[in-house]
Amino acid sequence: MGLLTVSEKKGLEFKSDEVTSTNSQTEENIVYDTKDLNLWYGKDHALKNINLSIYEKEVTAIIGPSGCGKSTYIKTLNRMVQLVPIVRISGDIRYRGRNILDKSFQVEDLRTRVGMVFQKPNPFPKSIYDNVAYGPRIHGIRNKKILDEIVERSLRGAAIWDEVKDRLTENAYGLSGGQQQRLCIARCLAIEPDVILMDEPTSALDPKSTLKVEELIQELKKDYSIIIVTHNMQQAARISDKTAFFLNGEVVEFDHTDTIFSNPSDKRTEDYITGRFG
Ligand SMILES: Nc1ncnc2c1ncn2[C@@H]1O[C@H](COP(=O)(O)OP(=O)(O)OP(=O)(O)O)[C@@H](O)[C@H]1O
Repeated sequence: MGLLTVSEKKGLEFKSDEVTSTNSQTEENIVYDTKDLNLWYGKDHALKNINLSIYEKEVTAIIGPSGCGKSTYIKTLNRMVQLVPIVRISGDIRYRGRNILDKSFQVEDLRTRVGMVFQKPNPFPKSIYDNVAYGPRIHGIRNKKILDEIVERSLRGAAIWDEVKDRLTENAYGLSGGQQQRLCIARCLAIEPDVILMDEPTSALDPKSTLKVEELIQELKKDYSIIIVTHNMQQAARISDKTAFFLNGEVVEFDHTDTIFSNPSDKRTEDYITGRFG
């Protein structure tokens, strides 16, 4: 048992062969399907009739002005938003065909399949090694050799291995902000997720670290589905395949990123991307 990898430990709920590796857009490779989603914080109607199909192994950017519901939407995808007591939700969010809003859906299943990276890097006050090994250990992996392999693979996957390989036992707080963010991405990769949610992952980083994380996202989409909230329209244009433009809690337009930025169909999208508001 001690020799199982994280994906084996996750059990039979989601078998990897359910996940196709092609990029063709069929129902089978929709990773998240949101149907008629509405969300209220008390009386504040924050998400209005959201319908979005997100495909695997793509980068999907969520853009829009402050307060339009971007973070709220991304936090519905791992049910984090339900930690807010006044939240009320209606509609469906299907992850790999199963409605995650259904009471019978175990949130733990979701958290092992969907990782999240936040605006501000949030490493644990532990060593670099222990940050990455944390998730696998929770899954019961104790074998040192396997943990070493996972830690190295995850840090390599997050393009930070060469910078930290000789200081794995040092506290993660000693890393720069950009390095901490890539460490947090490595911590996500260690649980072998299917999807990575990113809520403005570069907004606290300098331009050089931002570029590194953007390059990393391009690499990661070969293996993962990535949904990223960004304020930075150039960033959305550079790194995403699809873009959803949110305004006042609604999705105004959702299309291929090239189309959104070169030939949007809605005047409000055009006004936003040309800087007329927001
Ligand atoms: N915990 C909360 N309690 C009450 N209202 C909230 C809460 N979080 C968000 N809201 C409200 O929901 C709406 C959408 O907020 P959200 O943070 O999702 O927008 P956003 O597009 O991510 O904004 P920003 O770009 O500024 O981060 C706003 O009116 C906000 O005030």
